Amino acid sequence: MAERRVRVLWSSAAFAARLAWLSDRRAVLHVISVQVLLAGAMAGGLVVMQKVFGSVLAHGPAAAGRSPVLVPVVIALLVTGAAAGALRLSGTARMAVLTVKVDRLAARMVLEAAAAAELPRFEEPDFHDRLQRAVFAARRQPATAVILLVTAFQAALTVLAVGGAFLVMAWWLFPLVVFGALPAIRAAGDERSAHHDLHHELSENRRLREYLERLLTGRGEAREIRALDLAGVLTGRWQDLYAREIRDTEALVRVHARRRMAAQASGMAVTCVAVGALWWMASRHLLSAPLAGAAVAGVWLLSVRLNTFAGMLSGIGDSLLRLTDLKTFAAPAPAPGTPGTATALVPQQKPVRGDGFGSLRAERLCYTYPGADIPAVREVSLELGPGQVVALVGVNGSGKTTLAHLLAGLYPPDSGRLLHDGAAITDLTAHRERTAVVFQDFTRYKLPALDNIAFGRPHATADLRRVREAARRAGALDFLQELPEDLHTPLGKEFAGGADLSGGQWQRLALARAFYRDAPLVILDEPTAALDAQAEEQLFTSLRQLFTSRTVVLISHRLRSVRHADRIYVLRAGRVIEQGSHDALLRKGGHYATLFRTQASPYQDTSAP
Ligand SMILES: Nc1ncnc2c1ncn2[C@@H]1O[C@H](COP(=O)(O)OP(=O)(O)OP(=O)(O)O)[C@@H](O)[C@H]1O
Repeated sequence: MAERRVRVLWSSAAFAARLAWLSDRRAVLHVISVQVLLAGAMAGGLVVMQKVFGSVLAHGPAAAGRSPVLVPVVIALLVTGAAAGALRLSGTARMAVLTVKVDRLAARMVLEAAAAAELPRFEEPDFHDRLQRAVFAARRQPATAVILLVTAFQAALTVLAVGGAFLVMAWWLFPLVVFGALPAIRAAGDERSAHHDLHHELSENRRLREYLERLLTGRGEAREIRALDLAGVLTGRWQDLYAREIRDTEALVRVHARRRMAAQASGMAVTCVAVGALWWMASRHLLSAPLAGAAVAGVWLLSVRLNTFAGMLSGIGDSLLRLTDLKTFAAPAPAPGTPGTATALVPQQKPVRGDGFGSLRAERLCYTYPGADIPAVREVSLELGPGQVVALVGVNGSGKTTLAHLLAGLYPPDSGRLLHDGAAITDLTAHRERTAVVFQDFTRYKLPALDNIAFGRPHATADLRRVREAARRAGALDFLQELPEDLHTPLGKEFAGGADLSGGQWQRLALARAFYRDAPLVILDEPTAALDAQAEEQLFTSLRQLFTSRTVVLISHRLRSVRHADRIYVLRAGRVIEQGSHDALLRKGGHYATLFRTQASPYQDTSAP
């Protein structure tokens, strides 16, 4: 266990050094050169000083004062001191920039790893714990680790230097003093491990606390929290979570402070034994008085340095252990085929792109959310012909959105497969590239309107003419043109010159994004939930025209809207229980017919004489 920890620490130290090297190798070389030059200057200074003092002691102060070399030597020492000061400053300045760059690299690694994670990972609490710890580790930990490593290197050199001098005086004192410092080093190591374990245990607690902080400070939530007068309750919960964190930390710190005090006391006892031994040897003339005096000073210096070093090791260890969270999170995902990954989705063939979409067939798709007991989609088979509009309907929770996510290639099915023109789709990334999805709970990017639409094709330069055309087709152009800075207006009141839109206007923007993407397969999940009745009717009646030669999957609770679809699939409890055209399903008199009549009846009642 301890051996494993040591291995982890070394590998994290190497990781920190690599981060620094990758961030700015010139700065790293600069900092190392500064350290070496400073050490050289210090050693040179000591030698010169020793010679000057030797000369003073040998010839007396008066003769030394008349020496022609004294003034140049003193001037050289002063100049060396000033140069060392300037060097130290330049090293500190480079180090300050280096640490920012190291932080940036670490943060980028976390962001890239999070962005590369497949969607189902976001359903796992463990993934969020690891992500949160990696984010925490990326904030200042890598830079701190680099700074501490440099400082530890310096401290280790000092210990070695003092220890070396010490060996010449009385070699047997060296192992004695080191032995005395061992309990302190061990206690520091244990405290570091305990802190790291607690950090892991509190991950979920901290995530929940941070979520509450976002709720209490977010603009989007501010309205409802005030309407419900929820702030007190949420703040209370936040305080409870913080209280647990403080309580656990206090308990840990108390235990380990006691252990470290005991370790320091035992170290002090060993030092006293060493000093006592020196005094005894001097009194028995086994050691000369000046040597014994120097050895006592050495014992004191070495034990102080070792204790400081132990404290520092704890800090470095803590920082390095946290760095392992970043390292493991940012490590590349296991190779396809490794147990636990979706082997059915290994990229095997070149993606099929272009306007011609052909057919998409789903064969016996099954999907269970991570952590869920019951499948959300069971044995679903369906067929989308080129240019067709296909509707998915069913009551809440029947599996429509999950199925749409599978069709869009966002979730890998647990079993079953998707086929494009008869060939199994194995590269989901390529499949996603030819798919445009308007989600039920689409994202409102608090960025300029232009970005909100142009994000439909993130890898191409934004084409303003096409952006306007997409906005026009979604019925968004008029209100966007009225914004203070037209399409360049930031859509967030938190930003200078920002504006906000109504729910329906945001929805039109999400639709505009899908038009701009211009993908051959379009999936619309409740695309009109926030639109007024007239706009909704307009969208559905012109759907084919708006998405000419595109294959459209439409999810809607308003069955009137889907009646023009080429084929309607009716879902219940994750299964397709009926399918056919609107008229055929009505004639069948099954679940769809019941749902349709239930929705239509209020209108029929009001129109009744
Ligand atoms: N992220 C999730 N984790 C676990 N279970 C989920 C998750 N999302 C949905 N479910 C479950 O999967 C089932 C299907 O949900 P889905 O959202 O696909 O239904 P839906 O038909 O789209 O519902 P609605 O009409 O309300 O949008 C439901 O039982 C739901 O509780």
